[in-house]
Amino acid sequence: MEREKLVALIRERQSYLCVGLDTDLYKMPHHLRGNAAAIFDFNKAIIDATRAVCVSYKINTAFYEALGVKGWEAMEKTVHYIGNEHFKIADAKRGDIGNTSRQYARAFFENLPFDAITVAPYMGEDSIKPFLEYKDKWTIVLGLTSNKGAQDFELQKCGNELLYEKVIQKVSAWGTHHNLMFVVGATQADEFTHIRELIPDHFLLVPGVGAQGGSLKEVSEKAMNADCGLLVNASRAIIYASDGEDFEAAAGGVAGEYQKEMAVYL
Ligand SMILES: O=C(O)c1cc(=O)[nH]c(=O)n1[C@@H]1O[C@H](COP(=O)(O)O)[C@@H](O)[C@H]1O
Repeated sequence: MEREKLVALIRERQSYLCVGLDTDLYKMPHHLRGNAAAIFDFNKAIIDATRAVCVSYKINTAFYEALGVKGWEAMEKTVHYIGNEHFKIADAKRGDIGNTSRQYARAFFENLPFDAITVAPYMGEDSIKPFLEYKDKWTIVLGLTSNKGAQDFELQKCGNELLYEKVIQKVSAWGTHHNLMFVVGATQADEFTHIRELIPDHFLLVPGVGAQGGSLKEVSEKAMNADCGLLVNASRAIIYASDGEDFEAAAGGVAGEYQKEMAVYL
């Protein structure tokens, strides 16, 4: 998907919500729980309930890979079901020597119709380049993550700067704001203003609102740019809003609340 189309979808739906399909066999509603065959049905219901109020879906591949072939099949069906009017992210956190990254890129961009993939930057330029070679596809590089472990490397000093700052500056020279995004956790609100100084134009994928406690208001006020420049993800807070038979309506309700708040900031 081109940047122009993504921005147009955000304007049209007044939303920069990304619904995270972290579908866990043991957290699904009681009547579906433990049934791998029900994963697609669950996702389909969530997508139907949230389509109108979000612009993106993020499929965290771990939840599907954990189930072997059945999980992978459910992921395939899900990404096709989403269609072309939403920005489809494979949250796979890949990255390897160039020759291997090329295969990951084929898996998610050719074999499957994802618009974007999350990638870890640790192995450097040749590990990221193969993803950037695809037209209208996006590479979403981990910048400053939402978890406690961000302290271990990302927030450590590296010369005169923090490691995550070095990563963002260096990686941003390998692509453009038309094919590169960065992950910045909503729990890292103190750093948002500074990150916008480093990369004013890039889109940021921001997980960490909802279950991890990050503030949509703070993220939006500090990090929105002229094109919005944000995709804010919530997974558990939306898809497990209810564990009863009303899960679909409950998910739609929570996603709708996020959208209403986003419309105010846009
Ligand atoms: O790359 C990610 O999406 C990601 C990066 C990060 O720093 N923190 C983070 O939580 N995530 C992912 O974002 C989602 C957050 O899920 P919830 O906490 O349930 O909303 C999960 O799929 C995480 O794997």
